[in-house]
Amino acid sequence: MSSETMRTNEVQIVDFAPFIDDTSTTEQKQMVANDILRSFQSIGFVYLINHGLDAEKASSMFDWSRKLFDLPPEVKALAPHPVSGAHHRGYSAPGREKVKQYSESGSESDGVNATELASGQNVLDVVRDIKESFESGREDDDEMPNIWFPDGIFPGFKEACLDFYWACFETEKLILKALALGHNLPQDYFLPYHSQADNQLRLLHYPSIPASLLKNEKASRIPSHTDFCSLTMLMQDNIGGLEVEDPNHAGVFIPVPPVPGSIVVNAGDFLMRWSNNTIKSTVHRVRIPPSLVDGSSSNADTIPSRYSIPYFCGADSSTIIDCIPGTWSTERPKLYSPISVLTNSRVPFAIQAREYVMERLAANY
Ligand SMILES: O=C(O)CCC(=O)C(=O)O
Ligand SMILES: [Fe+2]
Repeated sequence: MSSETMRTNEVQIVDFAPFIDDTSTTEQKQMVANDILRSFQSIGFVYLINHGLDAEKASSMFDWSRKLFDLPPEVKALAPHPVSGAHHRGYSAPGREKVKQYSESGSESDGVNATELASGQNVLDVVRDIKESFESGREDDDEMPNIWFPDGIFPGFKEACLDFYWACFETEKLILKALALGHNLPQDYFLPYHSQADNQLRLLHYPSIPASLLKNEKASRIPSHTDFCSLTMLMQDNIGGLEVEDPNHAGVFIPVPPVPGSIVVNAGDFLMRWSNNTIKSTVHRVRIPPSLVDGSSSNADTIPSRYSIPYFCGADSSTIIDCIPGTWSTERPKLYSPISVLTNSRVPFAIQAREYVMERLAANY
């Protein structure tokens, strides 16, 4: 562990400044890159501070998110997420989306209404993850067009999302450079694989709900899952509740509490496969914030609402990836054959890809 790093529980905090500061030396960058890669290899998650993503832009995006989710349900419904789970754009009402892990299956519900949510009534019959979301991408994505509000409704929101989207892309590229250096590859190695910015900006709101729903573990804010993509950059408010599974102890979860000014970066299934399983795509979830489980606030009967903003970074759909140089050898043969982003074989992604391909096929008829 270098002098710039420290630990909160198990997820390391890495000072990313050398990648932002033009005057930093290659050695300084290399140390940071090594720390990030080591974290990805050990737990799949890392906090970055001094990451260069403009704090005001991030704070303004949280403001937009709060304003968005405060809109009346009938207004939010004017930018509806398509019924297809493969088209990740637009607004999903609380309970509209179910997160599934591995082969877990289930049909999508029509969501829960505000009265049910406030009372806790009927919610458990309907859904396990109680959150609402708004997803957007780049404007010129023909495969997955954005779904915005009609003109005149919630003005400025679209521009704010797109501005933040491209700001995040700049940070993504720096993280990809660090990932390359960590592998002792030229720092631009991963950039051509991520040239399209096939990414997803997701605004998440976990509404305030009765504590009993979360405490008895019948409901979750977001159940255990891995991310599908290369990398996820996550910004969270100060409520807490994000947890990652200890890769060495199945079923043991480690809190990833808010660290002011940080972003949490985690590796997804695609990067795990690309790295010949040397990098972990770790199971994570959002539960009741630890401070509300024990301690003075344990009697709280309502869990405060929580906002987070994950930015999912995907590889270009046109690229074929083979195991990263250095992650395989005669002693550690390749576990996977070359693959494209659309046919990644880890189960959750395969489900996605199949839906995606089916949808495209259907669109052709
Ligand atoms: O809200 C969070 O902190 C985590 C969200 C998450 O894991 C996801 O959207 O995939
Ligand atoms: Fe996630």
